[in-house]
Amino acid sequence: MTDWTDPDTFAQALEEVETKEKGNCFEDFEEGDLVEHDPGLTLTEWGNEQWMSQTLNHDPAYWRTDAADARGFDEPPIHPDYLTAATLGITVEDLSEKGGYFLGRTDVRFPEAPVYAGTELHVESEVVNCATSSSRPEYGIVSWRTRGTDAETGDVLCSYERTNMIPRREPMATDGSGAATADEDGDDEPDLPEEFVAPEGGYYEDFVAALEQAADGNAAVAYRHERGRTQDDVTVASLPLATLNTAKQHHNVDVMADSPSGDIVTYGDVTRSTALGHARSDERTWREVGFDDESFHTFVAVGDTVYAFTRVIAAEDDASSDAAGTVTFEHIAFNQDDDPVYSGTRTAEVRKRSN
Ligand SMILES: C/C(=C\C(=O)SCCNC(=O)CCNC(=O)[C@H](O)C(C)(C)COP(=O)(O)OP(=O)(O)OC[C@H]1O[C@@H](n2cnc3c(N)ncnc32)[C@H](O)[C@@H]1OP(=O)(O)O)C(=O)O
Repeated sequence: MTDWTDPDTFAQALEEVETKEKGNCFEDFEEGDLVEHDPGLTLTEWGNEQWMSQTLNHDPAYWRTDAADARGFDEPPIHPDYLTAATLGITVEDLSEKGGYFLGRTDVRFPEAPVYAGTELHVESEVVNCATSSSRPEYGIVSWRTRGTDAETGDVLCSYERTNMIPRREPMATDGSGAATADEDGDDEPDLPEEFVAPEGGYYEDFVAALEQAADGNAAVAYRHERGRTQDDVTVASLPLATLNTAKQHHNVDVMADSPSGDIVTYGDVTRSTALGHARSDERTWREVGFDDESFHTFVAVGDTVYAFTRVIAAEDDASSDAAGTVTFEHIAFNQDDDPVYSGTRTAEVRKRSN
């Protein structure tokens, strides 16, 4: 009788049997395809607090009832970063589990109304673009528009357009034209302003004053945040799994040893949320409005430390509440070697000192 657990027998059996595959390759996506993501997820207080605590997002309005009340919330709501990460996590099984990397995202939007624990999330995506990669023939580049809605009311809670590198079944022939480096382009001279201005505080008026000061000369409002967060098993594997993100990049060391990163890597939403947590710790955030032009530049792995750098782009007195003004930022997350790992623009309402 066959002993299936005999190591040689078992090794041969593994080689010969079919693998029941998970996820989709580039060839499986066609523009216009609609995907309803089955799992759904109930947004819980536990998930919210786990995400916020581990990414250093400690805004009291999300932790304390009195601070929530002062912001006009009925109770501490679900944090927009956790909502975004959950809206993306659920989609991974259908869209990117095959192994493509998360390259970027834009048009991330939230409604004005807060979202509370206990809300059931329903998520669906539409394929909006399928492109070949000229530099990486074994991958294609796919973009989806995703909407997370309240399963009960149908209200949209979070929406965005995201782009991933997705493995192809058959590599493409390319001319390699996408592989130019900065040196080859002859364009590696830094082009920075002469002076950097940092706002004195974290209120809307501080950002307005810093922008006015910078406008007087060749200057920019830009500064770094002191906090850093070294990546560990919790941030790399636990947080994405808590959003039902099944990307092997975050929890399968065995498979990832033979991949471009060579190891498991941090979920892009953890990297981004950590950097945003650092930035928010130096401002009086009132409400998140949206994010655009988000890019993930290089991998973050266990042992890497995520820091943050902020550039203030604009300030407008047009927020949804008189208590705040609108500020547009560029945030750059970087690692212990000062390499940028994430960048994106963020529009947020920031509390006014006078209110
Ligand atoms: C969720 C989730 C997974 C994750 O969260 S994975 C963790 C977050 N993502 C990362 O860590 C990836 C970080 N990025 C990199 O390490 C590099 O970008 C990468 C993936 C190694 C590729 O580097 P290359 O230097 O080879 O190439 P490029 O960066 O120039 O990009 C390759 C092609 O993609 C195009 N591209 C890049 N960004 C975007 C974008 N935002 N939108 C559209 N297209 C983009 C780029 O133009 C290149 O195109 P070519 O035609 O020239 O090949 C999950 O699984 O869902």
